[in-house]
Parts: sequence; structure tokens; C-alpha cells
Amino acid sequence: MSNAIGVYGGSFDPVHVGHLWIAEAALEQLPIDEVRWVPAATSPLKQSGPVASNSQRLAMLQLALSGQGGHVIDTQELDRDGVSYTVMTLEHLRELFPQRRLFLIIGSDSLASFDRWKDPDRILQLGTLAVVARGGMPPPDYSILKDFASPKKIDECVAAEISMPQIEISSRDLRARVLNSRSIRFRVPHAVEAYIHQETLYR
Ligand SMILES: Nc1ncnc2c1ncn2[C@@H]1O[C@H](COP(=O)(O)OP(=O)(O)OP(=O)(O)O)[C@@H](O)[C@H]1O
Ligand SMILES: O=C(O)c1ccc[n+]([C@@H]2O[C@H](COP(=O)([O-])O)[C@@H](O)[C@H]2O)c1
Repeated sequence: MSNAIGVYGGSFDPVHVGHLWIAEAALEQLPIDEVRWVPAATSPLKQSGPVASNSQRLAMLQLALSGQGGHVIDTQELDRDGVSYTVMTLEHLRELFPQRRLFLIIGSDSLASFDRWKDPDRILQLGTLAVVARGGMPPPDYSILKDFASPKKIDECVAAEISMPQIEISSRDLRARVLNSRSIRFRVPHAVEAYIHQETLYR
């Protein structure tokens, strides 16, 4: 069995069924035996920061993933706090797991901003991007990688693309729904929906 790792970072504010489908499709389609969910403290390109606290976003991930084999939560970015740079996370995982190949799972909207990430060339040395097409967005455009990686490495990323039905759902839309007293049922796991209401989050 392969022991590569799928690294899935995000704000998860809140985690939704789009995220869950992506992670499960990654587990099915990539040669990995775990998806490591890495909630960001503050995502570098979302400097206003998340709405829910670190501990609330972690609690929602735990509710969504508890007991689900192959899905592991890694709190290293929350523990470091501050701005979460993916390159630091991958360096840390490389140190912890020197023998394991790393796949970085991202949406196509994240690929489109990849040239603004910190140390994109180092990220591509440490791991392979596995891009998911995102509903309502153009298909993934890998030409953005040509300044940071060899054609061979880019081909490796293209081969790792994750295919699944496009799901037009975002955390932003869910937060707006809660604010406007609209239903989020079936868009997040039931336990996450109950937690959002119990904590009066996003009101
Ligand atoms: N519906 C979706 N389809 C494909 N990729 C997605 C989808 N939702 C999120 N992603 C990807 O998952 C990763 C983590 O997403 P994030 O936690 O920022 O959620 P989000 O729904 O994009 O949040 P927000 O609406 O607050 O920007 C990102 O790489 C993002 O591109
Ligand atoms: O390292 C960077 O420069 C960087 C820039 C933008 C996004 N990221 C990471 O990409 C993941 C998704 O980010 P976001 O903004 O869609 O929540 C999350 O793990 C971020 O830390 C990382």
C-alpha cells in the first residue's frame, strides 16, 4: 500500500459538504492512504481572518470527521497561530515524514492565485498539487505554474487532478445563509449545523 499523504488546508469556516466530497474523492483517486486536514489560523490571502474562532472551526471539523477512517486533523497551523503559510506546513510534514510523498489538495480558485503564495517553487519541490475543479469557475489553468516548476513536475500535477461533480457551495455562502436565517441543512453535516446554531455562529 502507498503511504503518501493528501494535505488539505483551508479556513473551514465552516466545513461543508463540498470539502468533504473533495477529501473523499482525493482518498479514492490519489495514491494516498490519508487525507490530513489542516485548518489555517489566518489564510495569507484572507488577511481579515476567519469569522469563527480557531477552536470553533476545529470543533466543527472534529464533528464532521470523527470516526471517519482515512481522515486525520492536523492542528499545526492553529498551534502556530498567526498567518498560515503552506510552505511552512509542508516543510514540517517533510521533517515528520521524510519518506512519504505529499499531495497538496486545492480548489481551482486556489490554483488561480498560486503565483501570490509564499515560495511557490519550494511548495512544488515539497509536494504535488492535486487540483479540484470548482463549480462556477473556469477549468484549472496550470500555465500559472510554469514559472515555478519544470514541465515534468507540471505534468505530475495535471495527472493528480481530482475529478468529481462540481459543487457550487462555499463557506461564504453558508455564512450569508445563516445571517439571513436561511437553511444550511444538508449543506453541512447535521452535527455541524447543530453546533453553528448552538454557538450562534455567523449571526
Ligand atoms: N465547492 C468547492 N469546490 C471545489 N473546491 C472547493 C470548494 N469549496 C472549497 N474548495 C477548496 O477547498 C479549499 C479550502 O476552502 P475554504 O476553507 O477556503 O472554503 P471556501 O468555501 O472556499 O471558503 P470561503 O467561501 O470562505 O472563501 C480551497 O482550496 C478551496 O479552493
Ligand atoms: O502559503 C500561502 O502563501 C497561501 C496563500 C493562499 C492560500 N494558502 C492556503 O490555501 C488553503 C486555502 O486557502 P483559502 O484562502 O481558500 O482558505 C489554506 O490552507 C491556506 O493557508 C496558502
